[in-house]
Amino acid sequence: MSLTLGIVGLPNVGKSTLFNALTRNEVLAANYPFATIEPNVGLVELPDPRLDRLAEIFDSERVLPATVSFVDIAGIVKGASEGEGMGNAFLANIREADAICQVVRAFSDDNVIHVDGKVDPSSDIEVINTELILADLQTIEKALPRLEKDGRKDKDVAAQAEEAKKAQAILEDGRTLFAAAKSGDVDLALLHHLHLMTAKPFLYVFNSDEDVLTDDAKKQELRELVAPAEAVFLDAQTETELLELDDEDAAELLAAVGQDEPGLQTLAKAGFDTLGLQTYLTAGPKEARAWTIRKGDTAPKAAGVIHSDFEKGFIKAEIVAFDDLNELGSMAEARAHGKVRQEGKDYVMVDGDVVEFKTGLTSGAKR
Ligand SMILES: Nc1ncnc2c1ncn2[C@@H]1O[C@H](COP(=O)(O)OP(=O)(O)OP(=O)(O)O)[C@@H](O)[C@H]1O
Ligand SMILES: [Mg+2]
Repeated sequence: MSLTLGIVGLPNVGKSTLFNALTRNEVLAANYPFATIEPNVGLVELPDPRLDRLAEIFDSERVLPATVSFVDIAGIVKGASEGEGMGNAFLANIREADAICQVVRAFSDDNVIHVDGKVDPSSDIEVINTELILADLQTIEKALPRLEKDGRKDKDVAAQAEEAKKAQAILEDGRTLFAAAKSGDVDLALLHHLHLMTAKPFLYVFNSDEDVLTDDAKKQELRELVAPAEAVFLDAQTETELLELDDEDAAELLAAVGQDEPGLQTLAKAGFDTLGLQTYLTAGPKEARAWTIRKGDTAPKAAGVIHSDFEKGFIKAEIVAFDDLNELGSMAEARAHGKVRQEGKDYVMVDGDVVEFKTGLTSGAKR
Protein backbone atom coordinates (compact mmCIF):
# COMPACT_ATOMS: atom_id res chain seq x y z
CA MET A 1 0.00 0.00 0.00
CA SER A 2 1.70 3.20 -1.07
CA LEU A 3 0.11 6.03 0.84
CA THR A 4 2.30 9.08 1.34
CA LEU A 5 2.63 12.01 3.68
CA GLY A 6 3.48 15.28 1.93
CA ILE A 7 6.03 17.37 3.84
CA VAL A 8 5.07 21.05 3.84
CA GLY A 9 6.24 24.08 5.78
CA LEU A 10 7.71 27.55 5.51
CA PRO A 11 11.09 27.92 3.78
CA ASN A 12 14.18 27.28 5.91
CA VAL A 13 12.44 25.46 8.77
CA GLY A 14 14.39 22.21 8.29
CA LYS A 15 12.30 20.29 5.76
CA SER A 16 15.32 19.25 3.72
CA THR A 17 17.32 18.39 6.82
CA LEU A 18 14.46 16.16 7.97
CA PHE A 19 13.97 14.74 4.51
CA ASN A 20 17.66 13.94 4.11
CA ALA A 21 17.53 12.04 7.35
CA LEU A 22 14.50 10.19 6.00
CA THR A 23 16.08 9.34 2.64
CA ARG A 24 19.28 8.19 4.27
CA ASN A 25 17.07 5.62 5.91
CA GLU A 26 15.84 4.61 2.50
CA VAL A 27 19.28 3.15 1.75
CA LEU A 28 19.02 1.05 4.90
CA ALA A 29 15.60 -0.09 3.76
CA ALA A 30 16.86 -0.96 0.29
CA ASN A 31 16.27 -4.66 0.85
CA TYR A 32 12.64 -4.05 -0.05
CA PRO A 33 12.12 -6.02 -3.22
CA PHE A 34 8.86 -4.37 -4.22
CA ALA A 35 9.64 -0.79 -3.30
CA THR A 36 10.10 1.28 -6.43
CA ILE A 37 11.07 4.60 -4.99
CA GLU A 38 10.82 8.01 -6.57
CA PRO A 39 13.86 10.17 -5.85
CA ASN A 40 11.82 12.60 -3.77
CA VAL A 41 10.25 9.91 -1.62
CA GLY A 42 11.72 9.05 1.76
CA LEU A 43 10.94 5.63 3.19
CA VAL A 44 11.05 5.09 6.94
CA GLU A 45 10.80 1.70 8.55
CA LEU A 46 7.99 1.30 11.03
CA PRO A 47 9.78 0.02 14.12
CA ASP A 48 8.14 -3.19 15.38
CA PRO A 49 9.92 -5.26 18.04
CA ARG A 50 7.23 -7.95 17.63
CA LEU A 51 8.89 -8.99 14.37
CA ASP A 52 12.13 -9.90 16.13
CA ARG A 53 10.22 -12.09 18.56
CA LEU A 54 8.37 -13.78 15.67
CA ALA A 55 11.67 -14.39 13.89
CA GLU A 56 12.89 -16.08 17.05
CA ILE A 57 9.77 -18.28 17.36
CA PHE A 58 9.69 -19.27 13.68
CA ASP A 59 13.46 -19.25 13.18
CA SER A 60 12.95 -16.83 10.27
CA GLU A 61 15.89 -15.92 8.07
CA ARG A 62 14.97 -12.23 7.90
CA VAL A 63 12.68 -9.58 9.25
CA LEU A 64 10.70 -7.23 6.99
CA PRO A 65 9.02 -4.31 8.73
CA ALA A 66 6.39 -2.10 7.16
CA THR A 67 7.43 1.30 5.83
CA VAL A 68 5.95 4.76 5.68
CA SER A 69 6.70 7.13 2.82
CA PHE A 70 7.16 10.88 2.90
CA VAL A 71 7.24 13.13 -0.15
CA ASP A 72 9.21 16.36 -0.17
CA ILE A 73 7.13 19.32 -1.25
CA ALA A 74 8.46 22.82 -1.88
CA GLY A 75 8.29 25.45 0.85
CA ILE A 76 5.10 27.47 1.09
CA VAL A 77 5.13 31.23 1.58
CA LYS A 78 2.45 33.78 2.29
CA GLY A 79 0.42 34.33 -0.88
CA ALA A 80 1.20 30.90 -2.34
CA SER A 81 -2.47 30.29 -3.13
CA GLU A 82 -2.28 33.48 -5.26
CA GLY A 83 0.82 32.26 -7.09
CA GLU A 84 3.61 33.57 -4.80
CA GLY A 85 6.76 31.47 -4.40
CA MET A 86 6.24 28.10 -6.02
CA GLY A 87 2.58 29.08 -6.26
CA ASN A 88 0.13 26.62 -7.64
CA ALA A 89 2.73 23.98 -8.48
CA PHE A 90 2.95 23.00 -4.81
CA LEU A 91 -0.81 22.72 -4.58
CA ALA A 92 -0.86 19.91 -7.14
CA ASN A 93 1.79 18.06 -5.11
CA ILE A 94 -0.11 18.45 -1.89
CA ARG A 95 -3.31 17.24 -3.54
CA GLU A 96 -1.54 14.00 -4.44
CA ALA A 97 -0.40 13.34 -0.88
CA ASP A 98 -2.70 11.27 1.34
CA ALA A 99 -1.88 13.24 4.47
CA ILE A 100 -0.05 16.44 5.31
CA CYS A 101 3.06 16.50 7.46
CA GLN A 102 3.71 20.09 8.43
CA VAL A 103 7.23 20.90 9.60
CA VAL A 104 7.30 23.81 12.02
CA ARG A 105 10.44 25.53 13.28
CA ALA A 106 10.71 25.46 17.05
CA PHE A 107 14.52 25.70 17.32
CA SER A 108 16.15 29.02 18.05
CA ASP A 109 19.43 29.58 16.25
CA ASP A 110 20.20 33.13 15.22
CA ASN A 111 22.42 31.87 12.43
CA VAL A 112 19.43 30.33 10.68
CA ILE A 113 17.23 32.95 9.08
CA HIS A 114 13.50 32.82 9.69
CA VAL A 115 11.52 34.14 6.71
CA ASP A 116 9.25 36.16 8.97
CA GLY A 117 12.04 37.40 11.26
CA LYS A 118 11.26 35.44 14.44
CA VAL A 119 10.63 31.91 15.68
CA ASP A 120 6.90 31.72 16.28
CA PRO A 121 5.35 28.29 15.68
CA SER A 122 1.79 29.50 16.09
CA SER A 123 2.12 32.25 13.49
CA ASP A 124 4.00 29.90 11.11
CA ILE A 125 1.24 27.31 11.33
CA GLU A 126 -1.29 30.01 10.65
CA VAL A 127 0.54 31.13 7.49
CA ILE A 128 0.59 27.61 6.07
CA ASN A 129 -2.97 26.80 7.09
CA THR A 130 -4.22 30.07 5.66
CA GLU A 131 -2.73 29.25 2.27
CA LEU A 132 -4.28 25.79 2.28
CA ILE A 133 -7.60 27.22 3.43
CA LEU A 134 -7.57 29.90 0.71
CA ALA A 135 -6.82 27.27 -1.93
CA ASP A 136 -9.72 25.13 -0.66
CA LEU A 137 -12.04 28.14 -0.69
CA GLN A 138 -11.14 28.74 -4.34
CA THR A 139 -11.94 25.11 -5.14
CA ILE A 140 -15.32 25.32 -3.40
CA GLU A 141 -16.26 28.63 -4.99
CA LYS A 142 -15.53 27.15 -8.39
CA ALA A 143 -17.53 23.99 -7.73
CA LEU A 144 -20.57 25.43 -5.96
CA PRO A 145 -22.56 26.83 -8.92
CA ARG A 146 -22.46 23.45 -10.67
CA LEU A 147 -23.28 21.53 -7.48
CA GLU A 148 -26.27 23.79 -6.79
CA LYS A 149 -27.53 23.54 -10.35
CA ASP A 150 -27.23 19.73 -10.53
CA GLY A 151 -28.55 19.50 -6.98
CA ARG A 152 -31.98 20.60 -8.16
CA LYS A 153 -32.35 17.33 -10.06
CA ASP A 154 -30.30 15.01 -7.88
CA LYS A 155 -30.76 14.58 -4.13
CA ASP A 156 -27.22 13.21 -3.62
CA VAL A 157 -25.64 16.20 -5.33
CA ALA A 158 -27.90 18.51 -3.31
CA ALA A 159 -26.43 16.97 -0.14
CA GLN A 160 -22.92 17.56 -1.49
CA ALA A 161 -23.77 21.19 -2.25
CA GLU A 162 -25.15 21.62 1.25
CA GLU A 163 -21.98 20.15 2.79
CA ALA A 164 -19.76 22.29 0.53
CA LYS A 165 -21.50 25.39 1.85
CA LYS A 166 -20.95 24.18 5.39
CA ALA A 167 -17.26 23.63 4.56
CA GLN A 168 -17.06 27.11 3.08
CA ALA A 169 -18.28 28.66 6.34
CA ILE A 170 -15.77 26.60 8.36
CA LEU A 171 -12.88 27.66 6.11
CA GLU A 172 -13.97 31.30 6.19
CA ASP A 173 -13.82 30.96 9.95
CA GLY A 174 -10.13 30.02 9.59
CA ARG A 175 -10.50 26.36 10.55
CA THR A 176 -9.24 23.33 8.66
CA LEU A 177 -11.80 20.76 7.53
CA PHE A 178 -9.77 18.00 9.16
CA ALA A 179 -10.15 19.64 12.58
CA ALA A 180 -13.83 20.46 11.94
CA ALA A 181 -14.57 16.86 10.93
CA LYS A 182 -12.91 15.58 14.13
CA SER A 183 -15.44 17.57 16.14
CA GLY A 184 -18.30 16.36 13.93
CA ASP A 185 -18.99 19.71 12.26
CA VAL A 186 -18.67 18.48 8.68
CA ASP A 187 -19.00 15.18 6.82
CA LEU A 188 -15.85 14.68 4.75
CA ALA A 189 -17.36 11.78 2.79
CA LEU A 190 -19.67 14.24 1.05
CA LEU A 191 -16.70 16.47 0.14
CA HIS A 192 -14.36 13.73 -1.04
CA HIS A 193 -14.99 14.51 -4.72
CA LEU A 194 -13.54 18.02 -4.27
CA HIS A 195 -10.06 16.80 -3.18
CA LEU A 196 -9.77 19.54 -0.58
CA MET A 197 -6.38 19.93 1.06
CA THR A 198 -7.40 20.85 4.59
CA ALA A 199 -9.63 17.76 4.63
CA LYS A 200 -6.55 15.54 4.60
CA PRO A 201 -5.25 14.18 7.89
CA PHE A 202 -2.65 16.50 9.44
CA LEU A 203 0.47 15.70 11.39
CA TYR A 204 2.82 18.32 12.84
CA VAL A 205 6.57 17.94 13.26
CA PHE A 206 8.13 20.52 15.54
CA ASN A 207 11.75 20.81 14.52
CA SER A 208 13.10 21.55 17.96
CA ASP A 209 16.32 22.09 19.84
CA GLU A 210 17.35 20.62 23.17
CA ASP A 211 15.65 23.46 25.08
CA VAL A 212 12.27 22.55 23.60
CA LEU A 213 12.76 18.77 23.69
CA THR A 214 13.42 18.88 27.43
CA ASP A 215 10.64 21.37 28.22
CA ASP A 216 7.43 19.39 28.83
CA ALA A 217 5.30 22.49 29.41
CA LYS A 218 6.41 24.00 26.09
CA LYS A 219 5.72 20.72 24.28
CA GLN A 220 2.28 20.50 25.85
CA GLU A 221 1.55 24.05 24.72
CA LEU A 222 2.56 23.21 21.13
CA ARG A 223 0.60 19.97 21.25
CA GLU A 224 -2.54 21.85 22.24
CA LEU A 225 -1.92 24.36 19.48
CA VAL A 226 -2.32 21.66 16.80
CA ALA A 227 -4.81 19.28 18.45
CA PRO A 228 -6.68 17.21 17.31
CA ALA A 229 -3.75 16.61 14.93
CA GLU A 230 -0.80 14.64 16.33
CA ALA A 231 2.46 16.40 17.18
CA VAL A 232 5.96 14.93 16.91
CA PHE A 233 8.99 16.62 18.46
CA LEU A 234 12.43 16.02 17.04
CA ASP A 235 15.67 17.78 16.23
CA ALA A 236 16.19 17.26 12.50
CA GLN A 237 19.88 18.08 12.74
CA THR A 238 20.46 15.58 15.54
CA GLU A 239 18.48 12.96 13.60
CA THR A 240 20.93 13.33 10.71
CA GLU A 241 23.86 12.88 13.08
CA LEU A 242 22.24 9.80 14.64
CA LEU A 243 22.32 7.95 11.34
CA GLU A 244 26.12 8.02 11.40
CA LEU A 245 26.41 6.51 14.88
CA ASP A 246 26.28 2.98 16.25
CA ASP A 247 23.40 2.07 18.57
CA GLU A 248 25.19 2.84 21.81
CA ASP A 249 26.45 6.28 20.76
CA ALA A 250 23.07 7.05 19.20
CA ALA A 251 21.25 6.22 22.45
CA GLU A 252 23.68 8.46 24.34
CA LEU A 253 23.15 11.38 21.97
CA LEU A 254 19.36 10.91 22.16
CA ALA A 255 19.40 10.87 25.93
CA ALA A 256 21.41 14.09 25.89
CA VAL A 257 18.53 15.83 24.11
CA GLY A 258 15.89 14.21 26.29
CA GLN A 259 14.61 11.61 23.78
CA ASP A 260 14.20 7.87 24.33
CA GLU A 261 13.87 6.83 20.70
CA PRO A 262 14.98 8.37 17.39
CA GLY A 263 12.54 11.05 16.24
CA LEU A 264 12.36 9.41 12.84
CA GLN A 265 10.85 6.32 14.49
CA THR A 266 8.33 8.37 16.42
CA LEU A 267 7.53 10.16 13.18
CA ALA A 268 7.12 6.87 11.30
CA LYS A 269 4.62 5.60 13.86
CA ALA A 270 2.68 8.87 13.95
CA GLY A 271 2.69 9.07 10.14
CA PHE A 272 1.41 5.52 9.82
CA ASP A 273 -1.36 6.27 12.27
CA THR A 274 -2.26 9.57 10.61
CA LEU A 275 -2.63 7.78 7.27
CA GLY A 276 -5.17 5.44 8.89
CA LEU A 277 -2.97 2.38 8.44
CA GLN A 278 -2.26 -0.66 10.58
CA THR A 279 -0.28 -3.86 10.17
CA TYR A 280 -0.79 -7.57 10.51
CA LEU A 281 2.01 -10.09 10.80
CA THR A 282 3.07 -13.27 9.02
CA ALA A 283 5.95 -15.51 9.97
CA GLY A 284 7.70 -18.61 8.70
CA PRO A 285 11.20 -19.95 8.12
CA LYS A 286 11.90 -17.44 5.34
CA GLU A 287 10.71 -14.22 6.95
CA ALA A 288 8.82 -12.51 9.72
CA ARG A 289 6.96 -9.71 8.09
CA ALA A 290 4.57 -6.84 8.74
CA TRP A 291 1.98 -6.13 6.04
CA THR A 292 0.28 -2.78 5.67
CA ILE A 293 -3.51 -2.50 5.54
CA ARG A 294 -6.07 0.16 6.32
CA LYS A 295 -7.67 0.26 9.74
CA GLY A 296 -10.96 -1.60 9.46
CA ASP A 297 -9.90 -3.88 6.60
CA THR A 298 -11.44 -7.36 6.52
CA ALA A 299 -9.45 -10.59 6.28
CA PRO A 300 -9.88 -11.02 2.48
CA LYS A 301 -8.70 -7.43 1.91
CA ALA A 302 -5.69 -8.12 4.10
CA ALA A 303 -4.96 -11.29 2.11
CA GLY A 304 -5.09 -9.23 -1.08
CA VAL A 305 -2.09 -7.19 0.07
CA ILE A 306 0.07 -10.32 -0.19
CA HIS A 307 -1.36 -11.29 -3.57
CA SER A 308 -4.54 -10.23 -5.35
CA ASP A 309 -5.33 -13.92 -5.95
CA PHE A 310 -5.44 -14.42 -2.18
CA GLU A 311 -8.33 -11.99 -1.93
CA LYS A 312 -10.30 -13.64 -4.75
CA GLY A 313 -9.58 -17.17 -3.52
CA PHE A 314 -9.94 -16.38 0.18
CA ILE A 315 -11.35 -19.27 2.21
CA LYS A 316 -10.37 -18.47 5.79
CA ALA A 317 -7.66 -17.00 7.96
CA GLU A 318 -5.94 -18.82 10.77
CA ILE A 319 -5.14 -16.21 13.37
CA VAL A 320 -3.34 -16.03 16.67
CA ALA A 321 -2.90 -12.80 18.60
CA PHE A 322 0.78 -11.85 18.91
CA ASP A 323 0.49 -11.52 22.70
CA ASP A 324 -0.79 -15.10 23.02
CA LEU A 325 1.88 -16.47 20.71
CA ASN A 326 4.55 -14.49 22.52
CA GLU A 327 3.45 -15.87 25.87
CA LEU A 328 3.04 -19.48 24.76
CA GLY A 329 6.20 -19.50 22.64
CA SER A 330 5.13 -21.70 19.70
CA MET A 331 2.26 -22.32 17.30
CA ALA A 332 1.89 -25.84 18.71
CA GLU A 333 1.42 -24.49 22.24
CA ALA A 334 -0.92 -21.76 20.98
CA ARG A 335 -3.01 -24.43 19.25
CA ALA A 336 -2.98 -26.67 22.33
CA HIS A 337 -4.35 -23.76 24.37
CA GLY A 338 -7.08 -23.04 21.82
CA LYS A 339 -5.58 -19.67 20.95
CA VAL A 340 -5.46 -20.24 17.17
CA ARG A 341 -8.75 -19.06 15.67
CA GLN A 342 -10.34 -19.67 12.28
CA GLU A 343 -11.80 -16.44 10.89
CA GLY A 344 -14.02 -15.95 7.84
CA LYS A 345 -14.48 -13.29 5.20
CA ASP A 346 -16.24 -10.76 7.45
CA TYR A 347 -13.51 -10.72 10.09
CA VAL A 348 -12.05 -7.25 10.70
CA MET A 349 -8.30 -7.41 11.23
CA VAL A 350 -6.88 -6.42 14.61
CA ASP A 351 -3.41 -4.96 15.15
CA GLY A 352 -1.04 -7.71 16.19
CA ASP A 353 -2.86 -10.52 14.39
CA VAL A 354 -0.38 -13.21 13.29
CA VAL A 355 -1.99 -14.73 10.24
CA GLU A 356 -1.90 -17.62 7.82
CA PHE A 357 -4.40 -17.38 4.99
CA LYS A 358 -6.07 -20.44 3.49
CA THR A 359 -7.01 -19.78 -0.10
CA GLY A 360 -8.55 -21.84 -2.85
CA LEU A 361 -5.81 -20.97 -5.31
CA THR A 362 -2.54 -21.67 -3.54
CA SER A 363 -1.65 -22.73 -0.07
CA GLY A 364 -1.68 -19.41 1.71
CA ALA A 365 0.82 -17.02 3.06
CA LYS A 366 3.16 -18.96 5.22
CA ARG A 367 6.57 -17.60 4.35
N1 LIG B 1 16.89 21.36 14.62
C1 LIG B 1 17.71 22.24 14.05
N2 LIG B 1 18.53 23.01 14.82
C2 LIG B 1 19.36 23.91 14.27
N3 LIG B 1 19.44 24.15 12.95
C3 LIG B 1 18.66 23.42 12.14
C4 LIG B 1 17.75 22.44 12.65
N4 LIG B 1 17.09 21.88 11.60
C5 LIG B 1 17.57 22.49 10.50
N5 LIG B 1 18.50 23.43 10.81
C6 LIG B 1 19.22 24.31 9.88
O1 LIG B 1 18.28 25.18 9.29
C7 LIG B 1 18.67 25.53 7.98
C8 LIG B 1 17.51 25.31 7.02
O2 LIG B 1 17.25 23.92 6.93
P1 LIG B 1 16.68 23.26 5.59
O3 LIG B 1 17.52 23.60 4.42
O4 LIG B 1 16.50 21.83 5.91
O5 LIG B 1 15.28 24.00 5.50
P2 LIG B 1 14.11 23.84 4.42
O6 LIG B 1 12.84 23.91 5.17
O7 LIG B 1 14.35 22.67 3.56
O8 LIG B 1 14.25 25.17 3.58
P3 LIG B 1 13.78 25.47 2.07
O9 LIG B 1 12.30 25.56 2.09
O10 LIG B 1 14.43 26.78 1.81
O11 LIG B 1 14.28 24.37 1.21
C9 LIG B 1 19.89 24.68 7.66
O12 LIG B 1 21.03 25.48 7.84
C10 LIG B 1 19.84 23.60 8.73
O13 LIG B 1 21.11 23.12 9.04
MG1 LIG C 1 14.89 22.61 1.47
